[in-house]
Amino acid sequence: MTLPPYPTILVKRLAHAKDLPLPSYATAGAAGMDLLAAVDEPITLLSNERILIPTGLQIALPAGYELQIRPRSGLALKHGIIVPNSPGTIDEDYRGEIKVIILNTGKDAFFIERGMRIAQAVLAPVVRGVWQETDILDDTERSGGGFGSTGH
Ligand SMILES: O=c1ccn([C@H]2C[C@H](O)[C@@H](COP(=O)(O)OP(=O)(O)OP(=O)(O)O)O2)c(=O)[nH]1
Ligand SMILES: [Mg+2]
Repeated sequence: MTLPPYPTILVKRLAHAKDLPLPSYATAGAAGMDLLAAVDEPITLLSNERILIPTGLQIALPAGYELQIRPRSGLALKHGIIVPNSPGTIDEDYRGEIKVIILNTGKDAFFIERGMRIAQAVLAPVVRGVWQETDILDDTERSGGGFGSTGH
């Protein structure tokens, strides 16, 4: 089977992640690569606490792409672990360490261990726009209606 020409992401593993594998797709058709926690010691995340988890990775994305940081549904369902800024945006021009904000919305404390798959990253094309200013916009069926204007 020939693989499609996947876009290449340059990646640099920082010292605290040298022994960790790179994020990978769990199945052949997975949309997201699982991101690993590059924490030195286990962390206890109390209920309602949020924390910034290092991944130990710096990247350079291909032109015209972003990397979206999203929660893992299993952690959300079983433990209430969410990514509050989801989808987190890794800009094409960001060269710092990728970090993941996680929030424990569950009742119980959550334990984060080194190498744990804490979130997932989805590579996505970016469409940028330019403004064209005007005083007149066309009318539409929706017009100014929103926020539930079409009913339940
Ligand atoms: O979950 C995230 C979200 C962002 N970033 C990094 C990469 C991104 O390119 C940069 C800025 O993110 P964003 O634009 O969402 O944050 P901001 O609050 O607007 O900060 P800035 O003023 O630096 O743009 O921070 C992460 O490492 N993880
Ligand atoms: Mg920003």
